[in-house]
Amino acid sequence: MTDPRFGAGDLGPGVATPGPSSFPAPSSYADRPGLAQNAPSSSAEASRDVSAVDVLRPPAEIADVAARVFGDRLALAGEFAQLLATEGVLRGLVGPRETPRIWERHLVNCAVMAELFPIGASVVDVGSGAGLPGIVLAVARPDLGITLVEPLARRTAFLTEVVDELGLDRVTVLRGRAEEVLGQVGEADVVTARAVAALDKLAGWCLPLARVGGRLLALKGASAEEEIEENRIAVERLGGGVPEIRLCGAGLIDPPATVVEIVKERDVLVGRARAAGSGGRRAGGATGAGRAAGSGGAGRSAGSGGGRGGRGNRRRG
Ligand SMILES: C[S@@+](CC[C@H](N)C(=O)[O-])C[C@H]1O[C@@H](n2cnc3c(N)ncnc32)[C@H](O)[C@@H]1O
Repeated sequence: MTDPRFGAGDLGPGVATPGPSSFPAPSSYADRPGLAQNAPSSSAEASRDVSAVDVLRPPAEIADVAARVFGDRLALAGEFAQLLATEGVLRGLVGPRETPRIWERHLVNCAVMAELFPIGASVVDVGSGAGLPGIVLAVARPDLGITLVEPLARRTAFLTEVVDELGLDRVTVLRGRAEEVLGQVGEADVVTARAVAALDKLAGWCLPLARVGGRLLALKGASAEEEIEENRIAVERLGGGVPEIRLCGAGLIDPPATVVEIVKERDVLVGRARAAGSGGRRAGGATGAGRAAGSGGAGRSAGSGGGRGGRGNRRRG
């Protein structure tokens, strides 16, 4: 289920400074057909001058932690924060009220998960929304090959632009539902999800995307323990082991991020996963990232980050 911490919107309402050059100016965005209905409902929100927002740097109270989790990729994380707070807000993927807490609630909260990933792991992020946790992980851990799986076109369009803008060459954006893309993402070492669905549903969607011995890492809230108890039997039937809680970022953030880890113990074909290979399509525009191999969102209910290399000076992800 959606984590109530993540608020309304794909991420919640926001703020912003001028976006990277590849993103349209706010005025041109507002004129685009098909997007207005997805913009924030309040006209005051919609017309807010996001160009006044600056979240390129983390707030002082979390600056040390952000520097620890992103290391030399901190500036890239700032560029992702800025994209969320500008284009993400304008496109209705992030609620404007999320802007002041983008770093703490979204970027850092997702980045601390990085400690759970083996070097070079293949990752599928299910229900990426505006890039949480997938883009954040790609920024914090450029060694990971990440596929972002997201069914909604306006979200995959945003993700594709972010991946291109930040030069995240090991990230692929795939439009489709998790249960429809089985034949297209290979067998991942790790499948991630944040604020996408309850544990039983997640296990049914995500475990088929992992190799046997691979893991589902679901970023959950305070009710994780309860959710595990309610869904333990369903998870076992779906081929998962006993769900375990991993607390990430202990000593850095309080409270630490709660991640439910489920090891895939055996293959069990469920529902539409039987129709392997149906449905999914590479997100349009095949950016450098879109073409890259890999396995690996912030809507009003959740959110996450990167940095920009710029077209002529792109950083590699
Ligand atoms: C509440 S949003 C969370 C987005 C992002 N993970 C975050 O934390 O900000 C849930 C996302 O899951 C996507 N979603 C819903 N059902 C899905 C499915 N079966 N497969 C893949 N994604 C799905 C939605 O389109 C939406 O972008």
